[in-house]
Amino acid sequence: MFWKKNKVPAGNVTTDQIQDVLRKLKLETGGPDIVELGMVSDIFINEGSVIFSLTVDAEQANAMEPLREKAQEVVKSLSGVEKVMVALTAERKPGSGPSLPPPAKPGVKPAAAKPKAPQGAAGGHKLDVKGVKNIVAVSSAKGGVGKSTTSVNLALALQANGLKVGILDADIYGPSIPRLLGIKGRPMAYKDKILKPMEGFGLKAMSVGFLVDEDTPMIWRGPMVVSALTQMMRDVKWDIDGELDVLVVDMPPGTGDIQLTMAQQVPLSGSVIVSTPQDLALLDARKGIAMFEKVNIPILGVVENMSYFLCPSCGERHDVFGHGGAREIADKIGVPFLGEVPLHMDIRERSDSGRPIVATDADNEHSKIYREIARIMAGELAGAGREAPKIIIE
Ligand SMILES: Nc1ncnc2c1ncn2[C@@H]1O[C@H](COP(=O)(O)OP(=O)(O)OP(=O)(O)O)[C@@H](O)[C@H]1O
Repeated sequence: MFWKKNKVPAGNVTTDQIQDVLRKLKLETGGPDIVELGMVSDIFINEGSVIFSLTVDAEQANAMEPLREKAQEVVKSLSGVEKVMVALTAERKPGSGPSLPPPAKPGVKPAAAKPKAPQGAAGGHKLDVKGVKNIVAVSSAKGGVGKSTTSVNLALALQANGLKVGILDADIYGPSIPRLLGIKGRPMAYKDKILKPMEGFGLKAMSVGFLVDEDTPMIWRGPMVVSALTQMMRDVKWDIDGELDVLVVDMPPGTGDIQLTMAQQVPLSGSVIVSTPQDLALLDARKGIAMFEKVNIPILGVVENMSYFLCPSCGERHDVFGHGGAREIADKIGVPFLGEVPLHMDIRERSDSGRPIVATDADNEHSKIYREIARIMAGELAGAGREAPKIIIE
């Protein structure tokens, strides 16, 4: 099953029929209808489910909510339509709207080193994520480097260090947090459009994987992905059991437009870059770092994952991938090196079976490594302990 742009009937509805009903909707100020105004994105139809977004001015997002609801309602009323998801997106057209925040100046200390980096330390117009003190993005420019495994274990390690923590799976194309935390089921409504977060090992969690079946491949265009992500951040009662100290965001891999838009729109306190020691991964990590620097987001540091191989039978350490690259890179560009996590079957098996190592084997040496990384991260966020790193732009 694919979400796809569909001109032929699927269920009993076509994009033309949907556009026709949307043509009845106009802005309060009058003028052309919303289709003519170019506000309606591509329409994706999958059997009886319809998904699309409306492009609005970021400042007007709240005022446009009734329009979003109306659009949802009129499409839902079409025969053959079972479910509708309409998202507001503030994707800016080139040349319009506010520009990027200026790049960090050489030698400028990142905001994470200031006392308590607040949400939105990077400045600019940001989404209002309620009930969360700090949002930390875990990124890797390349897939498969263990970003999700690292996100989950770091979130659990932050929690083990005494913080209230949530995790958001922003990896829309390949959501893995439900599986990694062994969480099944659908989120319940809290109030109106707000969802209760799911919970696993004490972490508050939200993922598109809770909303869509795991084996449904999703082909979502950029703006729709951004809308889905912003809704998952904004429309979730993250502080249902008290304010979160940290929301860890498992970012989608890549450094494309989606990543950049996320970096611009989400009030990130900082980012953690995950890299394997291989050269290619390091090249990608460098790209990732450059991107966060571009939008002025403080880099909390680099984690080298699958850094070395610990032989389970002889206990010996093997640097199978040419170890140490991430530390070198971190030193070179002047960002903190947070630590190295070995390639180990225990980490993989527990992760893949929904029993993350930090939660299920706290005394394990790998769990200690994650907790130590989390300690440094929390220190970065609180501005405690370490010398403020310098970001140097070449
Ligand atoms: N330190 C590690 N030791 C052993 N296996 C690991 C380690 N880190 C991750 N893995 C394994 O590597 C695989 C990929 O990990 P993960 O899904 O976390 O990567 P990812 O970067 O998030 O991938 P994607 O980009 O596909 O989402 C998984 O099977 C996971 O269990």
